[in-house]
Amino acid sequence: MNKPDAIRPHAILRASERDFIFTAQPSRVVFAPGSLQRLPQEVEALGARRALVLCTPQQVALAEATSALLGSASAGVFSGAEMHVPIDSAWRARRHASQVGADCAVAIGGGSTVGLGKAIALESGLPIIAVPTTYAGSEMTPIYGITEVGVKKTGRDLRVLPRTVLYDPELSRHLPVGMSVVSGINAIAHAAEGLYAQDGNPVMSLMAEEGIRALAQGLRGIHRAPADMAARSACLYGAWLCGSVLGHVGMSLHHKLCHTLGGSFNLPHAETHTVVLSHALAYNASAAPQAMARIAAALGAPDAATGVFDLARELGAPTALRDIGMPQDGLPRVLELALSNPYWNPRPLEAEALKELLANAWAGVRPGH
Ligand SMILES: NC(=O)C1=CN([C@@H]2O[C@H](COP(=O)(O)OP(=O)(O)OC[C@H]3O[C@@H](n4cnc5c(N)ncnc54)[C@H](OP(=O)(O)O)[C@@H]3O)[C@@H](O)[C@H]2O)C=CC1
Ligand SMILES: O=C(O)/C=C\C(=O)CC(=O)O
Repeated sequence: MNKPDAIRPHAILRASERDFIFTAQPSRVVFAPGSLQRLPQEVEALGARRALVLCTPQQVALAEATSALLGSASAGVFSGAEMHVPIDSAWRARRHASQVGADCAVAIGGGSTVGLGKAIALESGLPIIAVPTTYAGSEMTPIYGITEVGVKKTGRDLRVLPRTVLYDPELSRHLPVGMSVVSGINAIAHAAEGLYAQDGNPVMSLMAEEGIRALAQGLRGIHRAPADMAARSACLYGAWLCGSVLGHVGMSLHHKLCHTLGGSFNLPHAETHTVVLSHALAYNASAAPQAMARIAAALGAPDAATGVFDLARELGAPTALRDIGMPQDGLPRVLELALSNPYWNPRPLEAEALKELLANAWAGVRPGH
């Protein structure tokens, strides 16, 4: 008689997943089309009385509408969010929040705006409500990034973790397809590195695989039909899962390279992730075969590294650093920075191999070719 398949954790779990400590982070998620309308109740639930609405200069209309929704609980709009959170933008925002007596901030926009909210919270402890309009996933992490004198520094601090996240797929309806694709691949990168993280665990791995699957399918749907709200919901769901993974477990070489490229060469964040990810996965493939198998399965591809490269190409995203503003003569500096203060990585960092990785990413070579 056939026995049902036994559960064999030692066969399916990699070493770090058989022996782990997991501390779940507190965050409240409201996920629904139209969930922005719940903002006044969510501000009240935090015990806040005056919420400052944060945005980029281009999203003022949405921020003003959000402020109007809050009525007397609004402390107005601060529209100085910028990519990579330059330190002076953080200073200005902190000063403004204090001047208007805000006891809460609502960050409505992409990862840049959420990042500004985090920079305020880092100093003041102000509770943040995040309303993401891209798929970057920052809203689920206690990670902040601030750029000062050409170097992006990141850190973890629970004070910056948004207390409440309103996921409203309607808000990303008009996010351009190109931006949707690259921010979705940014989120896929969180999950991919989570699958080989030193401090990974089985629950995060499940979320990572599901997140990659949801994003790969959702992004293909948006590419076919930008207003497909089921596809947009799938991407936001994937962003939630992948962001949660990044929030709970460590990042490795891929994120380090992207932070270096973004902070020191001001490259666009999500596009940089999109170009670098396939090369970072190729570099780590031999050291993390189980993770690669799970990434490939979630992408519906035979191989993780080429699967990511092909997904980007299929969806019309950039695949070469030279096409997104990276000067070739800056590559040695990237290598130097990446080696000087590295994140843990499953494969030891080898200067020659990393040089080749960067050269391939710069030229847009398909991994393995
Ligand atoms: N700490 C963390 O855990 C994480 C942090 N990040 C950080 O987030 C930033 C990247 O986030 P990302 O979201 O990609 O970048 P942005 O927030 O810069 O947004 C990217 C682009 O999308 C546009 N956009 C955003 N929302 C909409 C919308 N609803 N409709 C139309 N256009 C829209 C923005 O326009 P506009 O400029 O007009 O607003 C911008 O041009 C980086 O600084 C990165 O470091 C990313 C992931 C995780
Ligand atoms: O730069 C930050 O805010 C910190 C982390 C990230 O950006 C994660 C990422 O590289 O997407």
